Amino acid sequence: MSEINNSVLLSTFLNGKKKVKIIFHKAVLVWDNEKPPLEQHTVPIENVISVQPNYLKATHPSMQRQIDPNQFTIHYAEKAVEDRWLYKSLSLKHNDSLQVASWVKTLQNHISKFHKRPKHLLLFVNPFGGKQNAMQIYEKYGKDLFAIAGVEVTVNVSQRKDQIRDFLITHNLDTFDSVACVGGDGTVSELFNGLVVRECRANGINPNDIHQVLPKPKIPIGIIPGGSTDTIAYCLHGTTDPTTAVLQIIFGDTLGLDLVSVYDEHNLLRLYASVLSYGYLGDVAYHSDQYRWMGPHRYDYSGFKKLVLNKGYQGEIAIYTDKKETEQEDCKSNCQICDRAKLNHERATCKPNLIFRWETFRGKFFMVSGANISCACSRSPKGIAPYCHLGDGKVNLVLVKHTSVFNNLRLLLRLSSQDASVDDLPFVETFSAREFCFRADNGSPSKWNCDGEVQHQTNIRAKVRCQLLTIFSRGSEKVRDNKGRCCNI
Ligand SMILES: Nc1ncnc2c1ncn2[C@@H]1O[C@H](COP(=O)(O)OP(=O)(O)OP(=O)(O)O)[C@@H](O)[C@H]1O
Repeated sequence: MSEINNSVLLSTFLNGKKKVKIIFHKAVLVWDNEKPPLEQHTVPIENVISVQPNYLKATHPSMQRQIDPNQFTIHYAEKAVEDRWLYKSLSLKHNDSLQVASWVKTLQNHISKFHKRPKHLLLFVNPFGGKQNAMQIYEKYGKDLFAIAGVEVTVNVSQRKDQIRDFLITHNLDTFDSVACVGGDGTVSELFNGLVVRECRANGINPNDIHQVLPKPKIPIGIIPGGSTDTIAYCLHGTTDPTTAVLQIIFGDTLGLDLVSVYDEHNLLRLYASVLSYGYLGDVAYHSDQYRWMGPHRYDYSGFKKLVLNKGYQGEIAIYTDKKETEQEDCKSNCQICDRAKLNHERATCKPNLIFRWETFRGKFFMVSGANISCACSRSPKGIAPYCHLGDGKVNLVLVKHTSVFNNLRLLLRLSSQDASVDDLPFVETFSAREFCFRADNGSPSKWNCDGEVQHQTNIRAKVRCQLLTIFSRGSEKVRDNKGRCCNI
C-alpha cells in the first residue's frame, strides 16, 4: 500500500476544449484549468467513486462497444453544504494512450484497496411508506450511481408489512456483502430486526432473554431515505438527501449504531434505533396511521389533535442511570465519545457496572421518551435529545410531566426550533440510561411509538445494545449553534 501511496502522476489533459493540469500525489487528486476561469479542485482518492475508460462512438448499431484509448472519466463525490454530497465527473483526453492507461491503472489500483466498499448489495424497497415513491427514488438517485461504482444491486420490493424482516430471517444471504433499504424509519427497523433475529438463530441465542448479549449482525446496512420523517437517515448522514445516502453506501465507510431491545414480561417485542415514546408521540403514531393517505401531513393533523386532547398518563418508570448530566457535545463523524464507549463495552461486557443505579419515578406524564439518537429531522432540527450519541451505549430518557396545554405548546415549539432545546423547561427531566422499565397505571393507557410504529403492549422493559449495528455512513459534520435561543418561551 505504501508503494501505491507514493505514486505521483502529473499530466495536462483536455477536458472538452479546456486544458486541465492534474496531479495525483499522496492519494489526492488536484487539478486546475490552465486558463481562466482559474479554479482548483482537490479530491482525496477515498471520494473517488470509480475511474473508467471512455468508449468510442459506435458507427453502426451492430458494432461492439470499443474502448477509446485516449479518454477516461473520473467519477467522484464532492461535499456541498449541510452534509450533502454531490456526484461529479471529469472526462480527460490525451493524445498519448500510454499516459491514459497509466492514470486509469494507478487510480483503479488505489480504489481497489478500499475493501469495505460493497460489491453485491441486496436492496429492499418499501413502496408503501412516505410519498409512496421509494422505487422512483432508487431509479432516479441510486441505479446509475451504483452502476458507476460497480455495485451489483438485487432489488426486492416489499409486498406487505414485515416481509423484509421475515426475508432476512429466513433467506440465505451468502451472495451479498451488504443490505440496504429505500424507505422510512419503519423500513429500517424491519431491516435490523430481521438481521438481529437471524444472527441470534445462527448463534443459538434466545432473543427473548433480556440477559443475553445479542450477537452483532455481520453484514453492514445502508439507509436511503424514502419515508415521511426519515429520522434515522437524518441523524446518521446529517441530511435526507438520497444522493448523499447512496454515496455513503458506495464509500463503504461504516459507523456503529446502538440499538435498544424492548421486551414485555416474556418476549422481545422489537429493537429500535430512534425513539420509543409513550403518551403524546405514542398517541400521534396510533392516530396518524389511519390518515396515511395524507402523506407526511398526517403528523401535523394528528399532532395538533392529540396535543389538545392530552390528559396525561399515570405510570411508573424505573431508570438504570448513571445520573450524569448529558455532555453537551454533538455526535459528529469520528466521534470520540462513541469510540470510547465501544472500547469500554468490548472490555467490560461481563463486569457489573458500579456507577449505574436504578431510580424510580411515579407521576402523570405528557410524554415519556427513550431516545437512542438525537431524533433530529427536518421538523425538529435539534431533535428531542440533541446530545444523544449514535454509539455511546446509552439512551436519553426525556420525561415530560403532565402540565397545561400552553406548556405542551412551548415544548413543541422548542422541538421545532433550530436553536432551542427542551431540557431546560421546568416540566422536563432528562437522564442518560442503559435500561428502563415502564408500568402504566390502570385506566386507559397510551401506546408506545417505536421508531414510528405503534407498539400495543404498555408495560415494557428496554435495554441498550452498544453499537450492535454497522451502518454505511461517514456521520454528520454539521456544527450546531448551541448558543442562540430565538424561541425562549
Ligand atoms: N408493501 C408494503 N405494504 C404495506 N406496508 C408495508 C410494505 N412494506 C413495508 N411496509 C410497512 O410500511 C410501514 C411504513 O413504512 P415507513 O416507516 O418506511 O414509512 P413512513 O412511516 O412513511 O416513514 P417514517 O417512519 O420515516 O415516518 C412500516 O410499518 C413498514 O413495515
